[in-house]
Amino acid sequence: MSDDVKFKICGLTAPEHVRAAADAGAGYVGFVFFPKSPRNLELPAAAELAHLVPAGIAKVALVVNASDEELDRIVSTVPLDMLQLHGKESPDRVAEVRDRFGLPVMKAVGIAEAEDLAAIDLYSDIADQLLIDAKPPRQSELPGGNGLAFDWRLLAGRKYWRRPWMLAGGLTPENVVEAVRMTGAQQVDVSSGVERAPGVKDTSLIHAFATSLR
Ligand SMILES: O=C(O)c1ccccc1NCC(=O)[C@H](O)[C@H](O)COP(=O)(O)O
Repeated sequence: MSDDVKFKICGLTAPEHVRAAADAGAGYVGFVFFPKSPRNLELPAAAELAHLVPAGIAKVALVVNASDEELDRIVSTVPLDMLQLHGKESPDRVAEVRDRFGLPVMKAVGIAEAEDLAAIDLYSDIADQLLIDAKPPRQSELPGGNGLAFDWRLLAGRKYWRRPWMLAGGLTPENVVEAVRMTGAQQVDVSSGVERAPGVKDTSLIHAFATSLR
């Protein structure tokens, strides 16, 4: 496996797992601001975790259909490098957030079948990055972080979007190599696959994920 594949550990909630992500060579770490999530962080805890992240690793705040007021509170409290919009934000809203908050924006797009790929094009000239994730199951309260993969064959031969993109959804230390091989992803994102329980990361799984990518 090429050592060029960058990875993001999303949904960190504890200092030891922030350190583990950094030690393992993560290019990004993600903090979730979504009260229904088992990974949700209050602002003071998020700020403490963010201060532990070494320079050179991008700190990403994940939000879902957040208002300007919510975003104001987050960006004024937590040192950040990127916003991840993981809800139903329109292309216009993505552009607005990007302009207003002065941070690069990664827009998540959920994929279940071939026709969902068209949504990626809507954001390709607007978002700084794209996160291509599994579409959540209808009954899930979480728009992401469900530990479900989509059919990676849908991305075969389709890796030339105009923005850098990251593959997400149900990745694990066991399947990430195959996922990268099938999709050509140069960046991957994982949350559930490096947890021992919902919202509780596991240091050895974080290292195993990184080792698989080497
Ligand atoms: O993680 C959450 O709880 C969450 C809540 C609301 C929106 C998105 C959320 N997570 C997104 C991610 O962690 C990842 O970007 C991606 O969906 C992969 O998650 P997983 O399948 O668990 O690896």
